[in-house]
Amino acid sequence: MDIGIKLDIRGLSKSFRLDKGRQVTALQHIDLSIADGEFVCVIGASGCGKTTLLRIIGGFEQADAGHVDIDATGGDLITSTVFQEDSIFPWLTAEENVEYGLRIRGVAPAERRATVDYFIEKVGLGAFRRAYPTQLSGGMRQRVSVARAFANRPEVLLMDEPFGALDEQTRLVLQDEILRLWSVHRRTVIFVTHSLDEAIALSDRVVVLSARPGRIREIVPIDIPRPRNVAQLRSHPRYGALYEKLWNLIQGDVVAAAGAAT
Ligand SMILES: Nc1ncnc2c1ncn2[C@@H]1O[C@H](COP(=O)(O)OP(=O)(O)OP(=O)(O)O)[C@@H](O)[C@H]1O
Repeated sequence: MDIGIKLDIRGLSKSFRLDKGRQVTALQHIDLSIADGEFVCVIGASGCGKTTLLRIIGGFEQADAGHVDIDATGGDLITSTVFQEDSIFPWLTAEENVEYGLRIRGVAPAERRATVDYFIEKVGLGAFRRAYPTQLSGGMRQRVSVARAFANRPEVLLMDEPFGALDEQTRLVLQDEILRLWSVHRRTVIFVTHSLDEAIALSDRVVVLSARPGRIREIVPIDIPRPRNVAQLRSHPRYGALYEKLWNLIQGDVVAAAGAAT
């Protein structure tokens, strides 16, 4: 793997067998290199293979062909994943959820405590640290997930529409929070989203997948300087052109996917 590359995907393909001998090709020949500390969003029409790509990188699913190499030199875990909804344990408090991965890896109690305290505060949950997930709002639960993922210090942080189920205001706040956390605790992030706004706000580059079979249609660099303020981003002179470019790349597929679903 080249120096500075954290994740290298070569020739990745994946099909799923359906009933009656039919099969669906979810991903076809994906080549993608992601730099250490880079923030990459993946967009594409519904069903184009975004989640499948993340699941293969995370080791939840096996590819039919190709390989994923992760340069495992800087983190404590290979990958850590934040899902769209409720991936935290309901029987553990907010702080116990954040602590869980550290405990499993045998991190010493004092270091564990310091790390949990730090990340719980960073996501604004100091007053709710002993609350159970049912006592937290959806936004708070996702904050716990995000804190847990960063506390695990993964080589690659995988996020599958982590804010997709939240209202727009909460989403804006969490986008700002994740940018702040990432600027201090630089991890390599792959973030799946349906929101073009979100992709532009967060990414260094946006990977645009085509509809089934999912292939890389284009990789669009987001040339808006950091630090970024999510709420002010829409008035940036580059914003309109980037939004239009991304929309033009997926529009046909989105319309077709919506038609197929009705
Ligand atoms: N376990 C499975 N068995 C059969 N087919 C599957 C399975 N997982 C995914 N697929 C199919 O693979 C294709 C890609 O699915 P995937 O969930 O990766 O898409 P996606 O881009 O994440 O979709 P969405 O944006 O709607 O979440 C779809 O056609 C889906 O039906």
